[in-house]
Amino acid sequence: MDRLSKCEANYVPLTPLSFLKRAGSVYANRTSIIYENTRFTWRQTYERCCRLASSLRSLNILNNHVVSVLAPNVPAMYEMHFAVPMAGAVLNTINSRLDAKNVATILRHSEAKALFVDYQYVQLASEALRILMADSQQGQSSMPLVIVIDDVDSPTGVRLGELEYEQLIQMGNPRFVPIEVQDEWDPISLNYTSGTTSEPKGVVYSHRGAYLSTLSLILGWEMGNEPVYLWSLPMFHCNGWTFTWGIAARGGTNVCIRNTTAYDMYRSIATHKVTHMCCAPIVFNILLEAKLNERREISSPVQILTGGAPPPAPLLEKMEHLGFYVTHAYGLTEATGPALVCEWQAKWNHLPAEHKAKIKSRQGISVLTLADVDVKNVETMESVPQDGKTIGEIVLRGSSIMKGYLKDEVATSKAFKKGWFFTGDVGVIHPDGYLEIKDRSKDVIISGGENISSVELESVLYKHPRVLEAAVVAMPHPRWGESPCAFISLRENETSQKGDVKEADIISYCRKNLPHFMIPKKVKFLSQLPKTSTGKIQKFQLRAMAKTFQVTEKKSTQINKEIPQYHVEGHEQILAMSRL
Ligand SMILES: Nc1ncnc2c1ncn2[C@@H]1O[C@H](COP(=O)(O)OP(=O)(O)OP(=O)(O)O)[C@@H](O)[C@H]1O
Repeated sequence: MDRLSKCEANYVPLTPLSFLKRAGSVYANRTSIIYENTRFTWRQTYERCCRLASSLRSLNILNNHVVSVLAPNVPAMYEMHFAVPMAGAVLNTINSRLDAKNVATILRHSEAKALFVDYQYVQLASEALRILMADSQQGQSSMPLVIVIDDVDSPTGVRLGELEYEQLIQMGNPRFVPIEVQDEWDPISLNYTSGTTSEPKGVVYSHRGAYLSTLSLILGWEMGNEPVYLWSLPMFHCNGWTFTWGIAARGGTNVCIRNTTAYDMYRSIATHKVTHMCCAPIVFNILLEAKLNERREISSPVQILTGGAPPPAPLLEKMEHLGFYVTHAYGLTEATGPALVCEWQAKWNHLPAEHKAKIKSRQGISVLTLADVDVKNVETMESVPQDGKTIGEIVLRGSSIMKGYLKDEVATSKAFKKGWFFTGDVGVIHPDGYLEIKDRSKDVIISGGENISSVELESVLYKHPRVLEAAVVAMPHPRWGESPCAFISLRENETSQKGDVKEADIISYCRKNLPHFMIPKKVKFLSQLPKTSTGKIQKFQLRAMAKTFQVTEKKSTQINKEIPQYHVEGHEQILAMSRL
């Protein structure tokens, strides 16, 4: 048997580019993309990608060059997921909610050779390019070639330089033969992390990792043939959790929308009979809080895959009442999107809705591409017992894990240790083998030697009918070292009045629903909580604010002499949060 060798017939490098080639032929006349009044078929999408790839080559974009793009979920953004690697280059989708300084940092760090800019972001890109230009004059970086993406459905004429996307498509060769992937370990894309805990890091994916992750997510989510997929998750987030490539694999239809407003999402769902969509839990609030004139009836259940932040069980329950069927996944940029899926079991179907939502809010079991997932004591590297209580760090290994961080050997070797990828998240394993995340290791609150999971506490706060958003962080405490401090934004309703929910109301609600040591010592109301560009709550900002709250210990003479009472004075440093 060992004389049987690999040959071109039996060993082909794995790459998601093969999904598009196949779709262009086997699903040739099916609709690939719908965007406003524009529609393409899979044959057209394949041809357009060939054309763009050939134009990129003629613009001297070569193997392993980075091509960046700053665009919302429009057809060009989708096409670039194939066309850029078909030209042998590496796609870098930039988060369009970043500011010019951060965009410039990414362009500099990635040494992008070309930058595609949607017409909406021309101003942002111009500012970023100005910053880069100042650097390049000092010899620190070179300038990328700039190509504007005008609206394909209603062209605006906005330009930034000479080149425009549709021109490159027109000029390109529809019969271009894509640059062959020599080694499946070659890079396909570069995605920067959200920067929730530290500076964003450039995560590099291989063709192999992207291919396998795509397949395992299709299977993990049980996505059948011909899905109608609504782009409510930004494609810039881990390449849309691989569904950019996945929809081609399933011969589905991509419904592209520029903005994730309630109106646009409900309108698309109703008009195009959307079957699937992905989103961070923050989008649940947009759908749930939609005004009556923005809503449309959900006539058949829409599958939603959610992740990126812990979805509070009460929100899961409300979404299911609206007609969405939610699957919960956990992942990281470094794991090519979802690494765990809370795979549903039929035996849970008969449980009461609240119980089902609680089960579903656990992060679940590994996707197929992972060789192993564990929760370990990082000192001893022993696995924690499957008791749902013992906390350890979540570690992963397998083919969907990134190649590493671009130009950052220190961070790469810190993340890969002892044969595992360390996620920086802490969690438990339940007796049924399902994992539950308790916190990011940096967010755990250690109060008098007890570990308090901010996620658990937030989940209780979200059950309060007036709580719209909640985040709990550590606040310095003279006796306990740290104690929980809750930041809340309130939901308004017809009868609500300014200031009608008070700190004491929330604390007494927590007293009824939480053990004593978990009760927040301070509750601060904000009009909105600060978020990262991917919609995650920026706890480091809240922690900085909580540090300024002074807790003083006062012995009570009236209530109970043994129990010290605490008095918290908040420094009103809300100005530091001017982004709110
Ligand atoms: N289902 C989930 N439940 C709870 N937390 C989640 C879930 N999915 C993802 N997360 C959190 O999001 C993190 C991954 O986010 P992402 O890769 O976007 O960058 P980031 O970690 O937020 O940014 P940075 O690494 O730059 O600080 C995970 O490590 C985890 O903390």
